[in-house]
Amino acid sequence: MSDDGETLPAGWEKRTSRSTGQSYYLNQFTKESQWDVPTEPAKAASNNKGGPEKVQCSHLLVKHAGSRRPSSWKSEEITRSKEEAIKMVQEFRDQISSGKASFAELASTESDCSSAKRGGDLGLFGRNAMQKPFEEAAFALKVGELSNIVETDSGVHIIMRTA
Ligand SMILES: O=C(CCc1ccccc1)N[C@H](Cc1nc2ccccc2[nH]1)C(=O)O
Repeated sequence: MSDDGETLPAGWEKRTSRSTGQSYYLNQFTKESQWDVPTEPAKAASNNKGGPEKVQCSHLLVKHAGSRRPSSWKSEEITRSKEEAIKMVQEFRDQISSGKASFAELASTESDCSSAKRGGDLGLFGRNAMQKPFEEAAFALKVGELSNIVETDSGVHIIMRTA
């Protein structure tokens, strides 16, 4: 049981981000943190079967009316359809692939995530930190590679692995 009555699975600790005030959750074994409320007991150090422990990625997110939080720094109420969001992200992806615009430039003006302020940079993260579809896509990328369109509960993303 943590201070505010929320019962967490064994091995997790609830923390508050000093920079954003957002709650996050710390695995007491691996010291890895994640935004999402854990639903399973914390795993001990993962026996890494190949692939990186952590990756650094930037992303461009376009939210839609069905997004988990249909609001962002760009728009107080986001009402576009998922189909419209997919069309927009595909156009942004084409502009980046053709060299017409840089990832950071487009993410900074077009992304519905607060990471837009950092050109879409999410920093370094390990497994179990992000929603699964995002994690799987991010860990499958080579450094410098641009993902296809990825859908999560937050909306529609493209991801660039930077480290
Ligand atoms: O959760 C956040 C903050 C993410 C972040 C991490 C590290 C540095 C800066 C931002 N923003 C959400 C939108 C969102 N949903 C996501 C799902 C996966 C990855 C990044 C995401 N961003 C929102 O704004 O609704």
